[in-house]
Amino acid sequence: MTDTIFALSSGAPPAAIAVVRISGPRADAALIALAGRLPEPRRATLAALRRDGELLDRALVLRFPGPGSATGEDLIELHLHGGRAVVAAVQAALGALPGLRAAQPGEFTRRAFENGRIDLAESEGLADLLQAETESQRRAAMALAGGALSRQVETWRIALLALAARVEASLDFSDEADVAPDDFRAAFAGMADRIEAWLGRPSAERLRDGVRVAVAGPPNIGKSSLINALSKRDVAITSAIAGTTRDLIEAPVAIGGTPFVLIDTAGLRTSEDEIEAIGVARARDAVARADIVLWLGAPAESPADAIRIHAKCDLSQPPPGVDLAISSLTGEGLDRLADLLVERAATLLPVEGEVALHARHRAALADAAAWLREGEVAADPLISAESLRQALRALDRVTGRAGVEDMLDALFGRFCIGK
Ligand SMILES: Nc1nc2c(c(=O)[nH]1)N(C=O)[C@@H](CNc1ccc(C(=O)N[C@@H](CCC(=O)O)C(=O)O)cc1)CN2
Ligand SMILES: Nc1nc2c(ncn2[C@@H]2O[C@H](COP(=O)(O)OP(=O)(O)OP(=O)(O)O)[C@@H](O)[C@H]2O)c(=O)[nH]1
Ligand SMILES: [Mg+2]
Repeated sequence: MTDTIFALSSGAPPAAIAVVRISGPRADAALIALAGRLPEPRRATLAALRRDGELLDRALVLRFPGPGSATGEDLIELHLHGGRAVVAAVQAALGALPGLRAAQPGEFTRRAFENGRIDLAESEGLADLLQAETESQRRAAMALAGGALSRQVETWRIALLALAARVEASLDFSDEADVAPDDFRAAFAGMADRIEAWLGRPSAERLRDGVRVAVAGPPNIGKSSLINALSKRDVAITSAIAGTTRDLIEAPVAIGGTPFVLIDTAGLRTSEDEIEAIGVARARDAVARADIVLWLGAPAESPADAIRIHAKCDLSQPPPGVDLAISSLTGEGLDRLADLLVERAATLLPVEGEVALHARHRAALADAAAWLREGEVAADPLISAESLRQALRALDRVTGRAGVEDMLDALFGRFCIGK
C-alpha cells in the first residue's frame, strides 16, 4: 500500500495556527486514532485530538476524501494551535501510527502530479507561486499554475495528432509519394512557426531574478548615490573621491511590483591603477549584458538604447539630449525614473495573465519546433512521420504527460517496416 504521509504545511512555528496535512490511504484512520471520529467531508469541525487519552490540542479538522482533494488521495487537515510543542506532539502521534511517515519536500505536490490532479508545468507554476515576491511574479506563476501553458501545449498536441493522421493516411494510400506533399510541408512550417513564436516570450528566469539595470558613466557623477536612492538602502559606498566604486555591486529591488537588479559599476575612465582598470572592464561588461542601461555621462557618449540621465540636477542644468534630470540628494526626478524603468521592464516581462517560460519549457519547445522543421524538409513521408512523433514527445516533456507512449506506439505502430 502507498505510504500515508504527513507534514506541517504552514510556516515555521510559533504561529497563530499550524496546518498539518495527512495524505494517503490511512489518512482517515489517522484522524479516527486522534479524534475518535470522522467529520463530514469538506466541513470544518472542532475536534479534541488525543494520544493515549492525553489531550494534545483542540483543533479544527477538515476531511477531503479522494480523488476530489488537492493530492487526489484521502486528505486530512489538522488546523492546530501553532505552538512548537503542539505541532511536535501531534507530529509525534502521527509518526507512531502504522503506515504513516513524514513527507519528503514537495511530496504532496508530487502525489497531485502522479494522480493527474496537476501536470508538470502546473507543478512548476505552483513552485513559482510559493517563491513569488512581487506582483508580476505572482501573476505569471498563477498563469502557469492555472494551466495556461498546459492548455496551449494541448492545442498544439491535438493539431500535431491530426497532422500525423493525415501523414499516415497518405502513406496508406499512395505508394508513389516519395515527396511530402506541399500542403504537409506548409502544415509542418505553420506549426513550427507557432511554437517558435512562443520562444520569444519573456523568460521566467528574468522574472524570478529581476530585470538587470546597469548604472554607468564617468567617475564621481553620482551612480552609487542613485543606486542607494532607488533601492532606499545604503548599498554602495559614495564619496567625493573619483574612483570610489571598483567592483560591481548588485542590489535586488522591487519597483512598482516589478523585480529589478540594480548594478552599480566603476566610473568609466582610463586608469593606471591596475585594480581600477579591472573594475572598468567589468563595468563595460555589465553594460553590455544589462537589460536596461542608465547612462549618467554625456548624452553623446551614451550606449545605444540607454536611458540618458543628468544627475545632480540640484547643482546644474541638464544639457540637451538627456531623457531625464534627477537628483539623488533632493529626490527630484526619481519617481519619473522609477516609472520609466517599470515601463521599459514591461516589454521584457510577461503581461498580466501571460506565462513566462522556464528554461526547461523553452528547451522542449525549441526541440519540438526543430523536429517540425525536419519534417518540413523531409523528402520521405516516413521521416516526416517520425519527426512528428519526436515533436510530440518534446511537447509532452513540457506537461510531463504520462501514458502517451502507448497511444503513440499504437498510432505509429501501424506503419510497415521500410515504408
Ligand atoms: N487549508 C488549505 N488551504 C489551501 C490549500 C490546502 O491544501 N489547504 N491549498 C493547497 O495547495 C491551496 C488550495 N488548493 C486546493 C486545490 C484543490 C482542492 C480540492 O479539494 N479540490 C476538489 C474540490 C474542488 C471544489 O470544491 O471546487 C476538486 O478539484 O475536485 C482543495 C484545495 C491553497 N490553500
Ligand atoms: N549635490 C548633489 N551631490 C550628489 C548627488 N549625487 C551624488 N552626489 C555627490 O557626488 C559625489 C559622488 O557620488 P557617487 O555616488 O559616489 O558617484 P559615483 O558615480 O558612484 O562615483 P565613482 O564610484 O567614483 O565612479 C558624492 O560626494 C555624492 O555625495 C546629487 O544628486 N546632488
Ligand atoms: Mg560609485
